Amino acid sequence: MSIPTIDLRKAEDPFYCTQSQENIRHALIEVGFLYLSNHGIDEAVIQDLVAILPTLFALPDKAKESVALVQSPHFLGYSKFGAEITARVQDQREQFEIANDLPDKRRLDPALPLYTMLQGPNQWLKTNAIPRYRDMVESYITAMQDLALRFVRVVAEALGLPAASLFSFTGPGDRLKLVHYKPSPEATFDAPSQGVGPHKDSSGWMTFLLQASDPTIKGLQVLSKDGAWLDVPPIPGTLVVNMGQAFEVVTNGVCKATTHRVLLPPGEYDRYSVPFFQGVRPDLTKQDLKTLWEHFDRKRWNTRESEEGRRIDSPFLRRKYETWGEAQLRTKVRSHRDVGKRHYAEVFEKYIGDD
Ligand SMILES: O=C(O)CCC(=O)C(=O)O
Ligand SMILES: [Fe+2]
Repeated sequence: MSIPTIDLRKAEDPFYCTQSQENIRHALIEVGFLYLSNHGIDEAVIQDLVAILPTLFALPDKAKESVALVQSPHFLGYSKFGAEITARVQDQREQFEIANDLPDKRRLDPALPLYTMLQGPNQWLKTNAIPRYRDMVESYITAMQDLALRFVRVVAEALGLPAASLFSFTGPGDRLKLVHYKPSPEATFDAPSQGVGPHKDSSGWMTFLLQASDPTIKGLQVLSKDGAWLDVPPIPGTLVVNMGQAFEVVTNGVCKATTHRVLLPPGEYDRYSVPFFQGVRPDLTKQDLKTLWEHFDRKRWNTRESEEGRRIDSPFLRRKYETWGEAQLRTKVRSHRDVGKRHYAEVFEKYIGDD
């Protein structure tokens, strides 16, 4: 099976939309990943960001650590190489996590639910090494926000829903990551390094990923419905799109959240990527997320998932959390325990113990 390409301009054009809708449905239900071409993002906005990544990650550790993630109750900032563990193995990557700058509402009103604290301001690097760093990142986020809404509109139609029907699930907490991978010297072709282990995106509604290195640098893979890992090599001019866990819940499992990973074959190279995670409204309850279930049940689309994909943790579906925000907070605390310990002491033990 190959990864389909969806031409967004065509998908929005009534003349082509029937064929596009079929292709989108196939991509979402049968594959999990798609390439988005003709997305209309200003090439300069993308190229500006791509061009600064090597300089950004080459900054001295002290500069990067000045915006360390552990300082932020909003899980926004820098995580150093090897700080993350996915599927019990250390990931070979470092990253900056950035959001659309929002006020920290819970600081002003402690009666708000604890998960409200996931939102708040960014930590911005104070460096002259990259002039206009903040501007470039913010322009990219704005472009992605617009694109994500356009895409969700064509997705709704492809799934037989009114064009605006998926908007009510999207929320204020959009996030961007700037990621740098490097294989460990021990990597071999038989045992490549784990860039990031097998996972489903937990924070987003849809993820829009820019593979920001030379097209010869591969690594991204998707788990097929038959349980085989397929390469998703970079294709210049496209973004890769996949679905997050909330989307799987809303479609009652018709569109499974995409299981994916990054493997790093041996070599002297750097891989950069920029995923944008479209936010999900944190106050959504189980009831809210079930409002379209009847529609999806009626369609009787054939849906299946490999055994390995089914084993990926889906806390909202399988556990007792009442709101999306709380399930999200649990996931964040579990994957960044130092942040959890420092800023969420009151729930730390509860979330860590909840396997
Ligand atoms: O770097 C990539 O290509 C994928 C990154 C990813 O899956 C993630 O950070 O969630
Ligand atoms: Fe991911």
